[in-house]
Parts: sequence; C-alpha cells; structure tokens
Amino acid sequence: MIYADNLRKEFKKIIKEPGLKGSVKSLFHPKKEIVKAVDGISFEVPKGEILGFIGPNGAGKSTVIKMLTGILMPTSGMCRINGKIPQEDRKNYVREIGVVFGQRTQLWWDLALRETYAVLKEIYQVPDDQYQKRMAFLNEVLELDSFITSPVRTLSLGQRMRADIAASLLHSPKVLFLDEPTIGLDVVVKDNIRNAIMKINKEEGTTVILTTHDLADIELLCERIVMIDKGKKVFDGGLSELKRNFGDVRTLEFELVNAPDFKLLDYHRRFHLTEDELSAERDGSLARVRFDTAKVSVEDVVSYTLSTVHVKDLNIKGVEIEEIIKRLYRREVSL
Ligand SMILES: Nc1ncnc2c1ncn2[C@@H]1O[C@H](COP(=O)(O)OP(=O)(O)OP(=O)(O)O)[C@@H](O)[C@H]1O
Repeated sequence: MIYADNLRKEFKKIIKEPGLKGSVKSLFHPKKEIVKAVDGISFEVPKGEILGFIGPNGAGKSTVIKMLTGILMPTSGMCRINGKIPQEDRKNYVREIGVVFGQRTQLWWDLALRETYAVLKEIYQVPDDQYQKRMAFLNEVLELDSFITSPVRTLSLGQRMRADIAASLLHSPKVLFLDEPTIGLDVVVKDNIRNAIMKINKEEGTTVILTTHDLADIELLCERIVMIDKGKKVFDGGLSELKRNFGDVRTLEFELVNAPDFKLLDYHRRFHLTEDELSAERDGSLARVRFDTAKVSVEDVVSYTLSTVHVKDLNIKGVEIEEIIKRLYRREVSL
C-alpha cells in the first residue's frame, strides 16, 4: 500500500557569519551547507495498518510525510502509495489521501463547518448520496453535531481537531496522514480522538500514518512503529519486538516504611552491576529499581530489598514502551 524506497531529502542552508559584516557577506557570497534531513529511509505499510512514525525533534519526520504526500520532491529515492507516485500525478493523488496537521487547520476560519464541508464536497466531487452517507458516518464517529453550524474560529481546539479529521476524510481516502492529532488537547478529548481514529481504521480499513510525540497515542493505536533519528531509520517493528529488543527489563517499585533507609540499599555492590544494568531512585518514600533480568533475577532483587529495609508495599512492573522510547530519544540506550 505505502512503499518508501531509499528516500533522501537534502536542503541547502545558508550559513550566516556573525555580525553585520557577516550578514552583508552572506548576502553577496552566501556560504551554503547541505542538510541531510532524510538520509536513505525505506519502509512499507500494508493496507489497513496504523503505523506510528516517531522520532525526536528534527529527526526528519515532517520531511518524510511531505514527500509521501507529494508536497516535497525527494532528492533521490522514491515512494509509491496505492500504486501512485505522489509527485507525478498530484491532482489525482490527493483524492486518495487525507492529511491532518495538528498544529494548523485546513478549514476556512470564517465559514460555518457545514458550509466548509459543502465546499470540500464540490472540490472532491463527492456525489450527493455518498456525501449524505459520509457525513452521517463522520458525525457518528467524531460527534460533530453540536458545533456543525458554528464558524470554525469559534471552535475549541478539540472540536477543531475533530472537524479537521472529518474534513480530511470526506472524500473517503484510503490513506490518512495524521501529524500530531492530539497535540494540546486534554486527556478526555485525546481519548475521543484516539477512539475515532481506531473506529475509522477498523470500520473502513483506512491505512493511517501517525506522527506523534505523545507516546500514549502509539501504545493505544499502533501495532507497529518506524522510528527515525537524524534522517535514518533506527527501528522498524512491533511494540512487542521493541520490548524484546530491550532484554527483559523490570521495575521493582516499593514503599519504604522509613524513607532514609533507602541509602542502606547498594544493589550495584551487592550484585556487581553497572548503572546501565540497574538503576535505583527514590522519590519520598517511594523507591524504584529498574534492572535487566539477564544480569540479576527478580527473586534476588526482591529478597535483598526485603532483607535490608522495611517495606510497606511492593510491586513489579514489566518494561513500558514509553520508558524505552524516552531512553532511546535521550540516547541513553541504542537498539
Ligand atoms: N525547508 C528546509 N530548509 C532547510 N532545512 C530544513 C527544511 N525543512 C527541514 N529542515 C531541516 O531538516 C531536519 C529535519 O526536519 P523535520 O522538520 O523533518 O524534522 P521532524 O522530525 O519533523 O521534527 P519535529 O518533531 O521537531 O517536527 C531538521 O534539521 C530541519 O532543520
């Protein structure tokens, strides 16, 4: 369905030398530097999948999305979506995709939402009967009813996001690109948006590429992620695979009867471990010990803890995706 092969995008950036003299010099003799925003990325997305496309700031995500949606021309490499090369036949291609950029709206600010949809119906030449059915479906999934007659500028951020998603789906695209669809929304609204995305994907088999910094979006919606960093792909696989790749990391959480007793625990010395293999921290009376079970067993960590300090409550957790990804972004670990 979506096929990206060795995509590259280079930008020329003018380097300005410091001071006024530098500004004048770069005006007449600009010094240019090549930025490799996307540096040979390949991946495929089968029909009906929700792919999480993630990476730290500046990794090259938006540039990839812009090439996939036909806004930017790759420097080299190619992409094909539904058998079409986006840059070759943009007019027809845009009928097959829906795009939502969370940070800006594609709706007309002063038009009531209903009128906006009527305009989009004409642009995409959606037949009347299909349009009625479509609006009924989008209304049900995204609950547009209460604000469909309001001008876009009066909508709350959550309403606007629902309205934007509906607008991008009006022409029943097979592929939906969502760039930060939950940014700035409160928890309840985030949940509504996630449920709607899930429903659209399930009921219509829409393929979704989701870019987000909110890792809960990923955990709740995506079976697979492609992670990029500095223009290169660093991970492509399922969430469970990501967990496996990390060995079996566990976290022992416990509540101390007497918080200062924490200093009595010296896991590193007791088990001859490095900071990478085990980390221990305390926040008030709550302590957290994260360790690799390939290096030390759960039983040993628990029994050493219980025999050294008084514990009120204890809980063992498996590794959380959010934690793995945060550590990957901070480059504390690599895959
Ligand atoms: N038009 C441009 N001209 C020059 N450099 C650019 C241009 N667009 C992007 N870049 C550079 O390319 C790199 C990748 O940018 P991109 O916006 O694709 O990253 P991103 O992963 O989407 O980041 P974020 O999560 O912050 O949105 C960055 O170093 C950025 O400065």
